[in-house]
Amino acid sequence: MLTVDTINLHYGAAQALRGVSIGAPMGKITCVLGRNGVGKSSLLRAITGQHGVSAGTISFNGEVLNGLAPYARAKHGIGYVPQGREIFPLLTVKENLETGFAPLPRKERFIPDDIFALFPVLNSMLSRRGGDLSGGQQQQLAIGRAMVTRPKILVLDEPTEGIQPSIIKDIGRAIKYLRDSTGMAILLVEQYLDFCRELADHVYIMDRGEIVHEGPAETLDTAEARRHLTV
Ligand SMILES: Nc1ncnc2c1ncn2[C@@H]1O[C@H](COP(=O)(O)OP(=O)(O)OP(=O)(O)O)[C@@H](O)[C@H]1O
Repeated sequence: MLTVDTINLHYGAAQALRGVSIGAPMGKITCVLGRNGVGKSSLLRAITGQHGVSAGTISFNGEVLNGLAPYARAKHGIGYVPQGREIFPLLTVKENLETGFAPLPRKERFIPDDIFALFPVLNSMLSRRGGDLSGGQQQQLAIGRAMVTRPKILVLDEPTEGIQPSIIKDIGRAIKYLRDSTGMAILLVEQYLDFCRELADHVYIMDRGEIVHEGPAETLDTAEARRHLTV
């Protein structure tokens, strides 16, 4: 289980996270909902080690991650699908997937078949350049690249952003398959309420750098969630 305990995060003098605590258990999908600019990406940057925290603790299966570099966290099993996908545009689809080999021992440096079972389009485009793919295909590639690292937790930053509805459905199915088949923990941050409600086991709502509400997805107060999601 990933445990984030009372973290603060600053950009210079500006405080982006205030006493944020969340848990993301193995075998469950945990969603943090919030509108633009409330600190969702900052929370994921803190978890993946891209930005340090000024207070609080982040631990995974009992091991404290604070102070570890992003590559060390990848070795601990944290897989990251960043906002905007961050595909290498001039590398092919295959080469993009192979960048996920970095934290793996030599004998595990292959692309697992279930990536292509989940996203057949990647298999048919292996020699295409990443930059030539559509937004939805790039999102699938970013999830595939994270899966290559054999994560124990997959952390996704707004996987539905700018993606057409049919591919959003495919991505939702893939996320559920990963939870059910591998028992990994999945943490996603989103603004898209319906996607989150359909997918998540547990939901947190974030507003202005703080967690303002949490509960099981089936008891999520939709009106309350919408109030925090509208500007
Ligand atoms: N590198 C940075 N330097 C200074 N301020 C930043 C930086 N990155 C984010 N912020 C500020 O921190 C706050 C939280 O931003 P963050 O990107 O975490 O929000 P978000 O909920 O992910 O929003 P979005 O969906 O727009 O990415 C915002 O006020 C933002 O302007």
